[in-house]
Amino acid sequence: MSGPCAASGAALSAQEVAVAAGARRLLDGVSLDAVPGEVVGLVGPNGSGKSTLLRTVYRALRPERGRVLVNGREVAATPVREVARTVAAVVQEPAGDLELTVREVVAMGRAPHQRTFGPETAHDRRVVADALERVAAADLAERPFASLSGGERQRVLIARALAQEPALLVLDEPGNHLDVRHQLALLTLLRRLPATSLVALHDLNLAARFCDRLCLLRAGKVTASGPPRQVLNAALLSEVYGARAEVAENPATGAPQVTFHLPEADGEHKASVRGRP
Ligand SMILES: Nc1ncnc2c1ncn2[C@@H]1O[C@H](COP(=O)(O)OP(=O)(O)OP(=O)(O)O)[C@@H](O)[C@H]1O
Repeated sequence: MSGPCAASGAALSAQEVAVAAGARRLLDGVSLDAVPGEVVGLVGPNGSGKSTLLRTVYRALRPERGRVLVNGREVAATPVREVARTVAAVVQEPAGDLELTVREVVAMGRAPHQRTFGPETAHDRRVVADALERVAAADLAERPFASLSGGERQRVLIARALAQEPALLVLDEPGNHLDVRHQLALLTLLRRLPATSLVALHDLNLAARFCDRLCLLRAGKVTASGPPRQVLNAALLSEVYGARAEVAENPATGAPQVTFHLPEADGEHKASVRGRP
């Protein structure tokens, strides 16, 4: 295998997943499928359950009911190390001030494939170098991770996930801290990788442009799923987000383009809230 990511993507199937915290239901009967190589966007308002669902997929959380299958195997019943050979996650939890160089942080992504305390192979080194190249961070390789800016750190954490050579990439708001060019480069990269991607995104216009399908969550339930054109329905979005939505076609990309307006600010042009380009 050359370069990051397994040669083919994984099939993902979340079936009737339920998660609760005390008396509170965080996820309630959530089902979602991705075929190998697809980029599936998870969208929905704050607190709708996106991160919670992602956590069940990368095995940080065991569903109380239902199950998550990756290539037909139940994630919760698979040893962590085996899951890590197939699923890589880029999440919101702070990476901490690791006293490592960027290269060392990315090399941590190789761990699931290595024997404990086994030496780094030429293949490991190639994969790490390639992962850094793919996120335009090769020039940062020898820098202390702790000295990086927010966006540089985020790119390095994405490189660490790529170095895992995953068949399924799970990303929670990966565009956080990234400037426009790096956001576009990342989503373009996800589309080109053979890996399947499940990505939580707040920016509906980026989701519309780069995802094959979207799953819209609301209060822990799937409200709509399907191609972006189908899910990004003005009446539905207005109801789910509590802001008046207009959906048009982006003349440059042909993708649906959503513009939101706060009801209380209607008529005040300056206060209209535009979806980012
Ligand atoms: N351990 C917990 N105990 C209680 N409530 C929790 C716990 N973990 C998450 N929640 C709640 O579950 C809900 C869903 O959280 P989650 O982080 O999955 O939402 P999200 O859609 O990713 O939100 P955001 O867009 O704000 O990142 C939130 O209301 C959150 O406060």
